[in-house]
Amino acid sequence: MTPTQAEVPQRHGTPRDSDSTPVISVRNLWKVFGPKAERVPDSEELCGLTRRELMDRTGCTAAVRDVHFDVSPGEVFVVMGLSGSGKSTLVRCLTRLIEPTAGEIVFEGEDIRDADPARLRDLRRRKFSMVFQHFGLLPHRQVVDNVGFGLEIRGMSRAERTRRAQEVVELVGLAGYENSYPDQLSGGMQQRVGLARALAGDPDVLFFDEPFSALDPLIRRDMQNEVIRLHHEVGKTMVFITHDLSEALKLGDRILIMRDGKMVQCGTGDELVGAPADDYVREFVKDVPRGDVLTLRWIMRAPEDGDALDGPELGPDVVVREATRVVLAADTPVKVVENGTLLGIVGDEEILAVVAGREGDV
Ligand SMILES: Nc1ncnc2c1ncn2[C@@H]1O[C@H](COP(=O)(O)OP(=O)(O)OP(=O)(O)O)[C@@H](O)[C@H]1O
Repeated sequence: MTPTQAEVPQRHGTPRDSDSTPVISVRNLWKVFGPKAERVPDSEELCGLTRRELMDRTGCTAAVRDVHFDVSPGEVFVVMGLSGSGKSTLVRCLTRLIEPTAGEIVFEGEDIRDADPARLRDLRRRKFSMVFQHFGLLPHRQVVDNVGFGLEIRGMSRAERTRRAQEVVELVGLAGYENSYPDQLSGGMQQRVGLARALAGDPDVLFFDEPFSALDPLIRRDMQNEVIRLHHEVGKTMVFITHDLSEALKLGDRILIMRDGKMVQCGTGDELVGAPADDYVREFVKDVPRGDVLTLRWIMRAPEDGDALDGPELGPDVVVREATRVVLAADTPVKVVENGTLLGIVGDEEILAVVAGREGDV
């Protein structure tokens, strides 16, 4: 039996709707550290200097340079780059943990650069949550009280916050550990507490700053899966910093790649792998197993005279690896169809070219 479209998993699902109003909208964002930093974004000459030249001329470091992007509701937006590329500074600017030098950050329609200290406190308590690499747990508090800490600051009653803390403790798989102290837990479990604490206040956006870098690889993989599961369950908008491409590809609906404070490319994993913007991105993605990331959209071809068009149908966003069995089992090429329109076809040759890493030759 030939599988239908519904039987083949699509590229990992996202509640993101590209037509919806962004949750976060960033325009011309700059963060310059150093003396008289604000003159840098305004000066065409200074903007044109390399990082080294700018430092030599002005004593300033432009950690974030003219960055712009939108994050859609329910999207997992990953910021990726090598050490020093400006990821942490960028994400800290979004909540004004670091004051931006110039630009616009609109959160749910409000330019948060205009927020006064009281409004900022309110936003940080109710709308944003952060998960850091160093869990920042309070050592003398049990899990349930660590998780409920933010709710306590908000003035929630003990009974109510304990109930809510219990709920999220279960959500992150820590039931039974409510009364443990942080030092009784492994690193992975402590980070689960960090996750539960971030979720407890039901924020609109969760910010993750390299949360799993300190964990060993197996625990790290578990925690990545945990984030995917939680995202499916709670559907929160997430902004996630990492320097690890495989983590970015696994978690991100879209990935922003930064270099020296500038954005180099922003796109889905298959866009980065299928059409890297420059050699920097190409170098990042060169070892990615292409069949795991590229979708049929990237490898389909136009039908030619003589091609049979009675094969099975798949959507353009089906990942090559997931389509392989269907394509190789079919006697005629698979039709790539979207909303009833035939976009192209994919046969054994296109699939095998990806597997062999030479799809450009087809
Ligand atoms: N408070 C500061 N004062 C001066 N320069 C800073 C400050 N904070 C960051 N920088 C500089 O800004 C640049 C970007 O730093 P940032 O920490 O944002 O990068 P990153 O990509 O997050 O790196 P990492 O992965 O190592 O954390 C670096 O050159 C860093 O030295």
